Amino acid sequence: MTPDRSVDIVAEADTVPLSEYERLMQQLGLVQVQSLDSSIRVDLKYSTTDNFVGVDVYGDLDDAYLQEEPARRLVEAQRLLHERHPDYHLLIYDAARPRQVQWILWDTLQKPEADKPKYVADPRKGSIHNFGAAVDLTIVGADGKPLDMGTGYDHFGILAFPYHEDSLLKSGQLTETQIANRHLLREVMQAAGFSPITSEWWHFDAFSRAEARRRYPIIE
Ligand SMILES: C[C@@H](N)C(=O)N[C@H](C)C(=O)O
Ligand SMILES: [Zn+2]
Repeated sequence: MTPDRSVDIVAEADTVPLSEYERLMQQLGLVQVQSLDSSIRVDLKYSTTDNFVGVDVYGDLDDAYLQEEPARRLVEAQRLLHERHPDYHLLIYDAARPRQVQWILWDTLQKPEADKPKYVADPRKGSIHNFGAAVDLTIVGADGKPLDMGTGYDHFGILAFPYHEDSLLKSGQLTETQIANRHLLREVMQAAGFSPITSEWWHFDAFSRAEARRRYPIIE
């Protein structure tokens, strides 16, 4: 009798161990975003060495987790994006983030102490990422590449500030296309219930920090 290989494949898939962070997130009730919408792409930059720390700080965590309400809002943002551009996809760079990773980001960031919270939330207060209610993301176009947003992810400087886009356009430091791409991202995210921040084009909050803390446990 020919052995049924599909049974082996299922058994192997079932035995892939969850990472410690993943187990923690599932215990706290967070959901894997791609289980709600597999058209949303994920490339967790902190699970690679291609990040400002230069180290993979997530280990085996490769999936994006969020609390359920923020995850559902993200699915809505992807739906709105798809309505306007059927070939475009949201691409998540980071989602729920344990506070111990927040400390690594905070300690690595080379900025004066007073400026640090513009770029990395103070781990003593907790980032909204630490409650599973913030997401860092961009858009990939029909060619499968991220749209040009004028800077890369975690560019910690004025060029990444949504707040300064008008003057950056006037001075020629950002192009009309780059601004239009950022507007598209903000429009679909805001229409789905997220709020942008003034210093990072890629970061969006589903709730204020106070509301996130009221609703959810911090992921240590
Ligand atoms: C570090 C960066 N990707 C980010 O998410 N910054 C915000 C402000 C945060 O840490 O909450
Ligand atoms: Zn962020």
